[in-house]
Amino acid sequence: MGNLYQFPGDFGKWVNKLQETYGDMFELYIGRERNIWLNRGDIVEKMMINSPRNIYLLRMNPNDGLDEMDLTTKGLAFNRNLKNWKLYQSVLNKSLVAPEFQKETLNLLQKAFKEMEGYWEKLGPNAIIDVPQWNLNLIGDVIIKLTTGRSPYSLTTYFNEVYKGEKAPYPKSTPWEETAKILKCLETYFTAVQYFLFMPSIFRHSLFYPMTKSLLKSINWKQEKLKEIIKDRRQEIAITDVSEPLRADILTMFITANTSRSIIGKTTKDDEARPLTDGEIEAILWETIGGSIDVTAHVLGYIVEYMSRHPEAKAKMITEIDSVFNGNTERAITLEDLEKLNYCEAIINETLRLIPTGPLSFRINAEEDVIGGHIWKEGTQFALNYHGMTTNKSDWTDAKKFQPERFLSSAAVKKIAFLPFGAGARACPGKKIAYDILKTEMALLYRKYEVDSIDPTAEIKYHYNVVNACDSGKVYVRERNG
Ligand code: HEM
Repeated sequence: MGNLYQFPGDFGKWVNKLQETYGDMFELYIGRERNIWLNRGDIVEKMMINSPRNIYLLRMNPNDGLDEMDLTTKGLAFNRNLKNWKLYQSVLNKSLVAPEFQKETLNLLQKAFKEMEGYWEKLGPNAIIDVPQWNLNLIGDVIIKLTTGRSPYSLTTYFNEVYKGEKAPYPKSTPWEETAKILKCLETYFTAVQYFLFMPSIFRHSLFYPMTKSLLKSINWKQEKLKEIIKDRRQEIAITDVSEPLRADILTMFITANTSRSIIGKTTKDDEARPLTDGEIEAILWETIGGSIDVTAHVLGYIVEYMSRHPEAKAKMITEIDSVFNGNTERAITLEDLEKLNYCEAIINETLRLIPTGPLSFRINAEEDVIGGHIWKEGTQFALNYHGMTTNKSDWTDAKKFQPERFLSSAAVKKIAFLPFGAGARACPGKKIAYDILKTEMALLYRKYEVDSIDPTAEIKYHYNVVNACDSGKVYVRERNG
């Protein structure tokens, strides 16, 4: 078990405390694994290049727990087969930046937001709206629809949980319970990744065997369900006439990638571009689901809190939004509108700087190398504390203060010190779509509503659970002209 028993509750906050004591580079054992923690941007610069010369493409050393979860030969995050990883990464990257996909995302997002507004209306103007929880369900609905073509009706379920009056109906003709269960597997999956990564095999197969068995059961169930969905969609595509355009969702793009029906063209050089098998699609589909929902949804919780604490920034944001929509609170938001929301983007950046929702990542070196002035042998495990970097006093003036203006001048931001999405070869493929989602949500919310924190003087609370999850974000939402 190594030193696992010594860990205090919140891993993210703990490493930030260690940074205050031990500086920008320190050594820490996690279980039996030695990790070199890096907490300043310039130290990690050579890991962030987008080049075949990058010797830091892998995140982890061989790990029997990840093998047991079947993650080291599949998907993106922990795959050790770099040739396959490159193919999957190119399919995902191309899918997420396809204009058809971005439009489809905006369309689904706005539909889901409308549904949520209907529920808020029923709750009434004095209801406390828990923004992170509503947004987890909203983005959950959108991402699951984009990745499976089905809806888990999470917003409906959440409304029915919080509303004491007449319950909202579910569609009779569409089975949704299994889709909802797939989304629920995400929580178990996050627990499973940490458990299998750090818990030694001997304990996983003795003392904790019931837990091991139950986690694997949930993972296997969701794998089989996703494979059924992929198979069904393959059949639908096969019987759709070639002259008919296909739905631009992630599932369809993955299935048709590198085939004659591809929506995204060839993803890599001819000899490497090949269609993906159902098993391969299942793995990257699941990572797209797991990598997108929580990390994006919680950001809005922080934004509503920061806006309630910084009236000047809030006024500037509303002026910008009003200048784009001219008081029209209903018209559809387009990708062109989003390009005009520069101050909103600065707010998102400053929020992600102060509380990055993806605060940590890992890398190993494929050969001996020098990092932070020390020589490290091949296979050294490095832990990247992005949160430590985005708040490091040596790179940020008034590092703890909320000042979106710093992002309006490129001179005020040292690029390598701002890595909430990582950078280079292993950067987050969802960065563009994450900004699109968040800007759209800010516009939908603030062009129509007055949004006020229930306690704008309290400390903004969060806890680490792979993402920095927002425990604040409870607000009153009232129509601006109401
Ligand atoms: C505000 C929202 C988001 C934040 C802060 C964020 C942050 C991150 C970070 C820090 C990483 C690890 C980078 C590294 O190791 O250096 C990552 C990886 C990843 N992200 Fe995001 N992300 C966000 C949204 C999304 C979205 C919307 C998607 C998909 C639609 C997505 C999909 C992924 C995937 C698949 C990976 C793994 C890539 C790989 O292993 O090569 N993320 N993200």
